[in-house]
Amino acid sequence: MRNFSHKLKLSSALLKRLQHRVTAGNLNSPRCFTTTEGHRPTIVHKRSLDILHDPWFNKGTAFSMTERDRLDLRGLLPPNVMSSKQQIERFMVDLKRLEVNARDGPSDPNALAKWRILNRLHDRNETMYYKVLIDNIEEYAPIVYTPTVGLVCQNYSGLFRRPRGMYFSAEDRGEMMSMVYNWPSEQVDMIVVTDGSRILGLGDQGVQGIGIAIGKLDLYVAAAGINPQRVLPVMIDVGTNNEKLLADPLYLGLQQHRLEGDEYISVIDEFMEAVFTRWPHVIVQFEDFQSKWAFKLLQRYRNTYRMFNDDVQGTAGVAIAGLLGAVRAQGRPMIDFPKMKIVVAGAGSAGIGVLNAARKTMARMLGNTEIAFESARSQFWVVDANGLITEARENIDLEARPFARKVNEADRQGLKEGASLVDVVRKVKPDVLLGLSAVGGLFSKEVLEALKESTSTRPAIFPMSNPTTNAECTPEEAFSIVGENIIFASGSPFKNVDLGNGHVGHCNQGNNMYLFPGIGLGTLLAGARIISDGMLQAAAECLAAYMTEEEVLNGIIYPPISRIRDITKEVAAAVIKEAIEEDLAEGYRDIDSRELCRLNQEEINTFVENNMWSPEYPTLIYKND
Ligand SMILES: NC(=O)c1ccc[n+]([C@@H]2O[C@H](COP(=O)([O-])OP(=O)(O)OC[C@H]3O[C@@H](n4cnc5c(N)ncnc54)[C@H](O)[C@@H]3O)[C@@H](O)[C@H]2O)c1
Ligand SMILES: O=C(O)C[C@H](O)C(=O)O
Ligand SMILES: [Mg+2]
Repeated sequence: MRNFSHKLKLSSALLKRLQHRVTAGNLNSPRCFTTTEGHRPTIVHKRSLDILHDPWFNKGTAFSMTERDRLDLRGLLPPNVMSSKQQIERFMVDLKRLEVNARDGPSDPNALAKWRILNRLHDRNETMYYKVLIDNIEEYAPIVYTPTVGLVCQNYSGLFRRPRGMYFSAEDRGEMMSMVYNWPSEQVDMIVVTDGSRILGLGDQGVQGIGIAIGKLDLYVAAAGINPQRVLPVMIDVGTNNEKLLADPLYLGLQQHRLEGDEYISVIDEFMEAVFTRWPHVIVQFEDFQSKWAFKLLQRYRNTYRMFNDDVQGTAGVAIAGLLGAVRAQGRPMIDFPKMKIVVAGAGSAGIGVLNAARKTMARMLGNTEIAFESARSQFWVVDANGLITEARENIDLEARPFARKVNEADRQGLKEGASLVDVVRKVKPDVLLGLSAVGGLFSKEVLEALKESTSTRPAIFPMSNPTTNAECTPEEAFSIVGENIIFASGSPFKNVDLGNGHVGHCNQGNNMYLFPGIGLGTLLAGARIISDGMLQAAAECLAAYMTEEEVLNGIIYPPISRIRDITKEVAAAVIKEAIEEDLAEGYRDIDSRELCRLNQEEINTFVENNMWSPEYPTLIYKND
């Protein structure tokens, strides 16, 4: 075990506790630490083929000869014992074969084939799968996560080989409390749940949406170091309104229209009660629920359960960090944020989440008074499928209402209810154009031409919709039409643009992946009762402050994905600190709330780091039950 006492000068009592926790953690989470001398081995209750067929414990050709003897594996594997490095080399040769003729990047024509190969590894050897993913995160995040995960969801019924996670359907009403005990793990830290109703920008994918929950949890393991034995992807299948799936004889989900109203809510209530009964400390991330339910369910559960909605809250934090970065990139102080004019295209769960958070952030910077909150509203112009939202609109959504422009304000700007995006951009001349509309190409040539008249010295263009085909514009379009001096951030990954003359147009990835893993890990380790606005704000501020002045001035407002484990650690520490300050932290395992309160910043960082799982094979010991 690493001795960190010199560095941090921890009190000996606290050091003992932290070390004790590490050892205790090793008992319960067998693969937390490497198999170097002094680390406890993992006790398994199975042998022979049962071990080889268990992805949590399987090491394949890396089983040593003594382990092969201990676990009755002799003769069941080819004789040459491989190191884990050699194993990965062998695997990578196979995976790389696909790349010979492929264009790389997000539009990789072999993306689905690569996903298949990686998924098969996931099914047979989780340690090796996460090692490959962590060591090559830049290359394979776009395969296991956005954008390829969208394609996976669309084709899930055909791709399905082995189940992963749990399915609760409308047919299971009344049974969920007992069903949760079918899951083999005694401890679950993180659940990502979807009802498949709005998968990325691809609409209702029904049961096939489980792919997104699996992809998000892959990042929880890779970025936040949550032990893969303690994550659970969940699909709540209440039917689908996707007519193509309803008519497809090979579709794997319930072939009925979605439950609505109280019937729908009662299913989600039953699920929440069941999972929190079996795992009282679990955290539930709601993912890709259509807006009409996203907001309602968040309001319903957020003060009772440890849960958050990633599309509403995670996206908001990432967008705020990006917007503050855009202010800094103009060489202005962050405190100038309330002066930014922002046009948002899309008023769904993500758009409204961003608007609410941006308004609150501005109001806080202006003194946090009611007047500040009111005046911040006037910085936003919101356009949805029916054009500019004003108070003249009939049947305006409850959540969008606070952002509807007064009719006289719109008139003064020369705009009317329902005005087109291009007219709004032309008249408002915004500092920021942000897209969460799910409409690919919405930032057309005309719209981008109009943005050239922005009053900003460095306009920001954020086409945040996913996957790649749904991005409101490409970086090539943005840089070539609006000019070199812009800040660009997209939800899905794009390559930097060569602008000629040795200049590079930097493409940031503005995706909630930079926050949700840290929000989950921080909440877990703080043992926070709920996830407060303050904890989410702390996460966003941490991300906003992560980039250096120099990087930001070069147009780099988010870290590269290769640094995702590091930023996640910092976000988690910020979340823990805020939970402690708000008196929400109840502690984690044998570190109680009082001990947590005594940790200084460095000790919190160490605490986070020491509780992150890394993919190393443990020594396996067989014991009869
Ligand atoms: N980058 C990220 O981290 C991130 C996070 C969450 C969501 N998203 C993406 O944001 C998109 C929207 O997600 P959502 O949950 O808000 O969806 P949603 O269906 O709830 O909302 C979509 C909104 O876009 C509006 N819209 C449709 N056509 C439009 C048009 N032509 N012009 C302007 N607005 C139009 C709709 O009226 C609606 O208000 C999806 O593509 C999703 O993948 C990205
Ligand atoms: O899944 C992503 O890539 C981001 C976001 O949660 C989305 O729904 O698009
Ligand atoms: Mg999402």
